[in-house]
Amino acid sequence: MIRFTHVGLTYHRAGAAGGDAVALDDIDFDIPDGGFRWLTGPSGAGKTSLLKLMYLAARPSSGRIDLLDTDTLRLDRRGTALLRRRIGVVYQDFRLLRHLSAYDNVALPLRLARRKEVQVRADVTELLRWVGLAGRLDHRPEELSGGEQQRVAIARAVIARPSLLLADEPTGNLDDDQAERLMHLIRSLNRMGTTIIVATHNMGLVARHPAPVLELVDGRLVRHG
Ligand SMILES: Nc1ncnc2c1ncn2[C@@H]1O[C@H](COP(=O)(O)OP(=O)(O)OP(=O)(O)O)[C@@H](O)[C@H]1O
Repeated sequence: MIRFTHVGLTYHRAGAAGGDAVALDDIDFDIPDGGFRWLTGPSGAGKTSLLKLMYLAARPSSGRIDLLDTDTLRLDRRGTALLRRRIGVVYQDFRLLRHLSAYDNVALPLRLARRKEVQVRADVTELLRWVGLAGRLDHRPEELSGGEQQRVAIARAVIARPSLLLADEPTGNLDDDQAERLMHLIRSLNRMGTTIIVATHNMGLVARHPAPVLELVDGRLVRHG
């Protein structure tokens, strides 16, 4: 279960003109285990900020966040690191490791989980083939197109079968066909029990894959359902 209770997030901008920026205000919602939610809203509405709180990259300025049945405000560094391993993230800007190949980027979560190298090879090769990158295993990110990098980022986020998958505009660089393949992968993971939240501006995609919507406007949740 994911539960946000009266959550607020204010970015403090010391000395900046315009002062503090309230990114999220009094956010309240629950998502049951295995749920799927779209996260929508205009640019600047707070979608990335909400995802940041969920992958524990920021702490709320107020309120309480329970993730995977854990009160995140009580976590120490080790507890935070352990919880993070159960969360897969597709960042808007991919954040692939530049010096590693596509294969090694995707292998990373499995190696962190100390899986046997023979299993790593089988899983990574199969998933990269599935996302259409069988011929790109040895390429470093700078040798890949934007869409190819995005597919590597997605593969890295899902390879370890996370309990929670957070994706920020995961279809931004994909064509319609690739976007549908990605949704197929995401829905399969969801059927296997992963809770999933996908932030998107792509309302066509939302219409083709109906699911409850969390909609933010100016940092407030205006729709949940
Ligand atoms: N590090 C930061 N410091 C100060 N203000 C910030 C910071 N990050 C985001 N903001 C502000 O918080 C608000 C919400 O930003 P956020 O990135 O969460 O929006 P978004 O809905 O993800 O937008 P987009 O669809 O354009 O990615 C915006 O007004 C933004 O300017």
